[in-house]
Amino acid sequence: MRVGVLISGTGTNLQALMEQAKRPSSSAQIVVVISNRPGVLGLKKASLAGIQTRVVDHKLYGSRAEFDGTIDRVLEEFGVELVCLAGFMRILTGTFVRKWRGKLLNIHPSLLPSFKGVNAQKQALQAGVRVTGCTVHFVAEEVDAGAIIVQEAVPVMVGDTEESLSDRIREAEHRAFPAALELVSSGSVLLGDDGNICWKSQN
Ligand SMILES: Nc1nc2ccc(CNc3ccc(C(=O)NCCCC(=O)O)cc3)cc2c(=O)[nH]1
Ligand SMILES: N[C@@H]1O[C@H](COP(=O)(O)O)[C@@H](O)[C@H]1O
Repeated sequence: MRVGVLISGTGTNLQALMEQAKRPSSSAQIVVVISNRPGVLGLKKASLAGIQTRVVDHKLYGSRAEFDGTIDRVLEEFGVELVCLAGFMRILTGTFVRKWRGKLLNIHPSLLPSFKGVNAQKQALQAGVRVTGCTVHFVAEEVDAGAIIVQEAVPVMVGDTEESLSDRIREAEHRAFPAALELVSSGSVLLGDDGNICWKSQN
C-alpha cells in the first residue's frame, strides 16, 4: 500500500516507519513525506532514505481549508492510499478527515482516552499515574478520539521528568506505530462503518 507520512519536526517516528516499510515482508511503501515546517530534521531523514519530500508551510495559507487542500493535492499526486501523522502538529479540518476516513493514522504519547491533547506526558506526571504509554488510532474529526489500533504500556519511574518519560514513551512509539502500519496496510485491521475497529479474519 502506498503511504504518505506527515511530519512537523524531528521525525523519530518517521524513521521507525521507514525502517518497517523497507523490510521485504512489509505491505507498506512510503512514497512521500510532507512537512508543514521547512528545514526540519525529519525532511533530512526522508531524503537520506531516498524518499520524496514536500513542504506545505501552513503560514503561507489564509485558511486551514486551503492548507489541507494543498496537502490533499500532494497526497493524490503521489497516489497515496494511507496517511500516517508522525509528530504532525496541525489540526486537520473535518473535510480532510472525512475524505481520508479509515486511511489516516496518528500516534499519541498516552493511553487514550487518558491525557488527550498536547503535553500528554506532562499530564500523566501531574496525574501521578504509575503506568502510561502510547496509542496509535484512526484519526477522527474530534482530536485524539478515533478508534484505537495499537497501544503499548510504559511504566512511570520514580524521579521521572517530562523528558525522561517522553524518551521512554518514544521507544514504545517506535514499536507501536510500525506494528499498526502493518496491520492496516496488510488489511488485517480496518475502520468499520460504525466507527469501531474491525479485525478481518485472515483465513
Ligand atoms: N481532526 C483531527 N486532526 C488532527 C491533527 C493532528 C493530530 C495529531 N495530534 C495532535 C493533537 C493536538 C494538537 C494541538 O492541539 N495542537 C495545538 C493547535 C495546533 C493548531 O492550531 O493546529 C495537534 C496535533 C490529531 C488529529 C485528530 O485527532 N483529529
Ligand atoms: N505525535 C508525537 O510527536 C512527538 C514527536 O514525534 P517525532 O517527530 O519524534 O516522530 C512524539 O512524542 C509523538 O508522540
